[in-house]
Amino acid sequence: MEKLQVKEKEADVLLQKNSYLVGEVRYLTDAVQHLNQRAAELEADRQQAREKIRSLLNRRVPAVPPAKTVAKPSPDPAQLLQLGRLTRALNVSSKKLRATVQQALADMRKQLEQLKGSVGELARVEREGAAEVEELRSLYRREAAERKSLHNKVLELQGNIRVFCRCRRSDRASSCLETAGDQEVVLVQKGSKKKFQFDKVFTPSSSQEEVFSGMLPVITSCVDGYNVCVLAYGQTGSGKTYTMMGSKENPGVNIRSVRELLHICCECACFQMSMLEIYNETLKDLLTKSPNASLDIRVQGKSVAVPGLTQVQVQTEADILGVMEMGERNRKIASTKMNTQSSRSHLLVALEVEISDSVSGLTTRGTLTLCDLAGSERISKTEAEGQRLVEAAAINKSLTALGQVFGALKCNALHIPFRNSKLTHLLQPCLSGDAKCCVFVNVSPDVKDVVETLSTLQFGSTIRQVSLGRAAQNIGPARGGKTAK
Ligand SMILES: Nc1ncnc2c1ncn2[C@@H]1O[C@H](COP(=O)(O)OP(=O)(O)OP(=O)(O)O)[C@@H](O)[C@H]1O
Repeated sequence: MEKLQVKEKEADVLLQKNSYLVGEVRYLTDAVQHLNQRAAELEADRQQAREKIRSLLNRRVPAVPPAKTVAKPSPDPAQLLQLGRLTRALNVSSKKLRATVQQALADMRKQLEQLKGSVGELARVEREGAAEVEELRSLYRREAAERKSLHNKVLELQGNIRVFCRCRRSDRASSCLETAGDQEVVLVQKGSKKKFQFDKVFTPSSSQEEVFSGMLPVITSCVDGYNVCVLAYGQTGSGKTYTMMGSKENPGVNIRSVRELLHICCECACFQMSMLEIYNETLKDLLTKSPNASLDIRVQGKSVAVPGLTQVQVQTEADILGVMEMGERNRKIASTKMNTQSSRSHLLVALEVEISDSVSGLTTRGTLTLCDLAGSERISKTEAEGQRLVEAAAINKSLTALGQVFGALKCNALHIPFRNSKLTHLLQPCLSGDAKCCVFVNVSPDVKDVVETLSTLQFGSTIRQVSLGRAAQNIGPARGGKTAK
């Protein structure tokens, strides 16, 4: 890239030189024209002077026939002498002028020849520079493709679904969880211990930064044109929203992912954002001015779409944060007995990233889907009733459907029941081999939550045994640009 930039700078300098020389040629051509004109004027002056001299000399010849006896006054000899001197001086200066003009013309011809040579040399250097730039471009294309392919291979080896366990912080002294290494968590229930393995286990003391670093390579995949999905699953109050959204001072996965994407993409990317919630099995657009209008899912080939869903073009972190804040405000939050800021709906934030690489001429399109699931909860424990009970039933139904999908994926079943709920239907493209997925299972260490913690850990273990197919990269020609290989 550096070499390419240096060559492009050199090409700019040569172009500037070229245009300067073209100006010079134009200036000299004008000067030659001017001198020619001046020479013609002088020639005309000379002719005029000659005419004058001739007429003066003629005056010396008697105009009247000699028959007349009247004596004519003879011309003044001093005047004649002066006239002769003037004629000679005029002849000398005319010769000098002609010689000067001829010399100037010869000099200019020489300069023109030199300029023509320089222009030819410049054109040759430019041709060579362009060939070198093209060679560097193809080298860059090959290297970028190799990097993407290696990065993807590493992720495939790690598994296209990665499951992280995050244990929430707690003030209570007793805990039902023990950690053994950074990939194992042990659940202690009535004296017996059960071990669960994950790609990474984050303890209560793990920072937001550490949690995000685990999924950083997957975010890079989004820039490479893959569909990436991040899910947070767990009982209500276990820290899903904290993990995904975090606080202003200590942001979570959502904000950090967006920051990372903006950092990697610089100015060459175009971002489209949408936000929806699934509340009581209905889809709600969170970025529309009429948030109560419900939406439908439509199947389009291998992907699913939500016609009418608001897509906002965003370019900076401030834009994205503004859109997220607007969506969060519209989200249904109601207080339950277990968590005073409980999310009663599943939240899906989708960020479509389109990157046009000016060097390779290719465009990649990836989607990052960030999903904060509503909390799994036991209705008897939360003492939900009325509207809260309806919500809890809908949440549990869709989470059960999610579990069934993972169960079927784990067994490589022929039929995967994606359409059993709106949530799984929407997540189908993220879970059917077209994407890379990160799942956070959030657990509470409190002894009173041991049943839910066990169920969440079992859910996470099931997901960990799922291996998605080979992820498909969405790469294509730039709009109006070159064709991808
Ligand atoms: N790792 C953590 N460190 C500090 N505080 C945390 C952590 N995890 C969760 N919390 C706090 O615990 C409370 C509940 O967390 P959060 O709202 O994220 O739970 P949730 O799983 O999203 O719940 P629900 O499903 O009901 O929305 C919040 O006040 C949050 O700030």
